[in-house]
Amino acid sequence: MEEEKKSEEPTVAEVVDPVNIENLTFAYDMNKDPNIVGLNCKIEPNSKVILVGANGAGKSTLLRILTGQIFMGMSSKKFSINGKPKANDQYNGVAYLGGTWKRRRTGFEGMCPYTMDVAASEMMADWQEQFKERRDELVRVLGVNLNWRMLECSDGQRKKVRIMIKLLRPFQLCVIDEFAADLDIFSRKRFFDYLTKECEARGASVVYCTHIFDQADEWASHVMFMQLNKVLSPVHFLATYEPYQNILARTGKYRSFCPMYTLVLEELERQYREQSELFEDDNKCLADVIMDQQGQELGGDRHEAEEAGDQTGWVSGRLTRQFITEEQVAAREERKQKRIALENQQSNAEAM
Ligand SMILES: Nc1ncnc2c1ncn2[C@@H]1O[C@H](COP(=O)(O)OP(=O)(O)OP(=O)(O)O)[C@@H](O)[C@H]1O
Repeated sequence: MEEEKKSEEPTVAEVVDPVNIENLTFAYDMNKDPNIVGLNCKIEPNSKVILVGANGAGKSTLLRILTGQIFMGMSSKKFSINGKPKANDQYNGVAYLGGTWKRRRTGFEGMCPYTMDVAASEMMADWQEQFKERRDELVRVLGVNLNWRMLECSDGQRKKVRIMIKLLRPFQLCVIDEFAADLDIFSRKRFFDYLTKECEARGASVVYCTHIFDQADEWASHVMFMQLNKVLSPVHFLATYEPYQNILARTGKYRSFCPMYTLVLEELERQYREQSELFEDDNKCLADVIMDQQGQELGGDRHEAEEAGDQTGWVSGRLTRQFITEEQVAAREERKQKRIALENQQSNAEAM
């Protein structure tokens, strides 16, 4: 058993580039403009890559492609994830820490497996048994209590259990889409140190998409930008990336206390300025356009909700609205009956 477990873990010398993609174009809707254009992305073993970009630029879309959540509507000259032409979460060394699983509707309409009344130790129990050593390490790193009832967990505690389950199998490519935001900073630091150790041990790599940079300067080795024009930047090696090195070199009142934050902010300012002509027609600034769009959204799962139409009969918040509406109708009817009774009483009194 031990032998088998060990043979699953490649040695650093054996590992291929976790990501090697050339000229990939993707559109959610073939009749509309592509959401990703001519993407080239090569990530080498033992890379810790921060993926950044403006809202709606296409970061999550890219991460879903890397992990096989999206597999249609794309064309490419080369597509290799851990050496294979197809990707999937929990297959061939891919681990996806992202939101799609949560959003997907299940047999338990509106219920997610991570909110059921079971103990953390009972989630994917066979995997926990099979990778007991890794499980115990993740328990220590993240501060998980295996007796937690999932039903009673806080958001952060639930995230910790989900991370623990998803990393039970040794990964070669771990893709994190804004997943660590709920972790307190102590746990987050321990989690990122753990990822560093995992990368070094097996030549694994991590792609981490975030808008929060508290760990970034200490942890990351590379940065890549999904740009507003839907083109991915090169994967920049931070140790030699000039704009980043320039920020590190600033002193006095120009000194940056969080260089990655400054780098991303300045890059986004540049991109928004370059794209500003797109918004001149109706004289709206970009923020207005984004707010308008978000105001019409049903939240993160809006596209899935639209596609599902009304067939699931469940959309976040609908049940609550339905109850409220039903209560309001009942209250209105009660008031109407009272008024009619009062009017009848008055007209009877007048007639007497
Ligand atoms: N399932 C979908 N169907 C159609 N369009 C989608 C779908 N998911 C995302 N999009 C669109 O693709 C574009 C990129 O979205 P994506 O979620 O990848 O952006 P993002 O860079 O992760 O943004 P954020 O920082 O806000 O999370 C957006 O215009 C979005 O509306």
